[in-house]
Amino acid sequence: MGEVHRSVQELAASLGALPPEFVRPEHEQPAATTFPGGAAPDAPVIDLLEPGCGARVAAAAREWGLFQVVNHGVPSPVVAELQRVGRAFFSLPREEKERYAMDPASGRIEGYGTRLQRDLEGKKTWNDFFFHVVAPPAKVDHGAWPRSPAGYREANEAYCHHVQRLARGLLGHLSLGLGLEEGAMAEAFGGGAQVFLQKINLYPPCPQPELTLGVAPHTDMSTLTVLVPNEVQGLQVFKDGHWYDANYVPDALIIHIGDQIEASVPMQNTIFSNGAYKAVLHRTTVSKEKTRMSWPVFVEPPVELVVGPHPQLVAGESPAKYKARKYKEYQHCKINKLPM
Ligand SMILES: O=C(O)CCC(=O)C(=O)O
Ligand SMILES: [Fe+2]
Repeated sequence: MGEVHRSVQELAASLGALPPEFVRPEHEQPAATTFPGGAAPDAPVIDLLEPGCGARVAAAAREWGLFQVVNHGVPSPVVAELQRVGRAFFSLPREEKERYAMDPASGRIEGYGTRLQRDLEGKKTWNDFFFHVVAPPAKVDHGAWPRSPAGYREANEAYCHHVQRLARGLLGHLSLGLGLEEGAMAEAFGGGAQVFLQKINLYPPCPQPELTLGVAPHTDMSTLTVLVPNEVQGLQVFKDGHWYDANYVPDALIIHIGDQIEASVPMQNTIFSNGAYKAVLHRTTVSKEKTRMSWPVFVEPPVELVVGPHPQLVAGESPAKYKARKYKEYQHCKINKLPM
């Protein structure tokens, strides 16, 4: 199986104080760097049944790169079942979970693990996770999915079906917001070949949450990310030089603009927009008493697809800022923190 990492879940069960490798550098510690509540602005919450919601989606993607959606059409019982089977998986005994251990060194990114990106300065984050591809069928390896609890597969397939529809709708709003045809972005990112990568994050209770992070500051390498949180507050968004809490909104889904959307829209796009969609820098905090969980689905281009500025958006005063490249090359650089 290669190098064995103790899961954070195991550590949490046995600890009094935070081990030093989890203490983040001071400029990252949430106690010192979170914008104090009260006057903090909230990321937009958008009702997808409201007329004009498409323009709000586009504006939120420019100003925040993150927003929450309600009336998104994913039935509550479908979300609840996704959460139930995820919680049940992480309640299994350690030996059972480790049968699914991922091995990033071998390029196997599906499975159970405790670290994906290379740690900077050997620092760790307070998080265990599971990854598996959930669509399209040709890219799914059911052998990598949890076989327990019963109902795991059905729950994830049902949820994914709705996320595919939701992602299509959001990409439609974002395309129209740039003066493109509604289907332009979905098409540019691979159409029906787009990959839906399900992740489950587990953030166990932590003895000193003020010193550590659940996930370190990052942007998602996806096109966009659709995330179900549990009720434990923890996601934070970086905007205008400050870290703000993204408040828990019951029944909302949290949408992140990822690197691929940013790369497809030239930054100085004066022809179609007043600004560009921005991949959102975000991180998570953890709780002393409660287990936080989240279920992001990363919507990604197929690995062989070349992603670069959308040809209709590159002209005159809007030169391409990003070089076009295959998504798998982008992934490799990002995971290994190599220069882009
Ligand atoms: O748990 C969250 O709310 C965010 C997780 C996250 O950013 C990620 O897994 O990429
Ligand atoms: Fe993320």
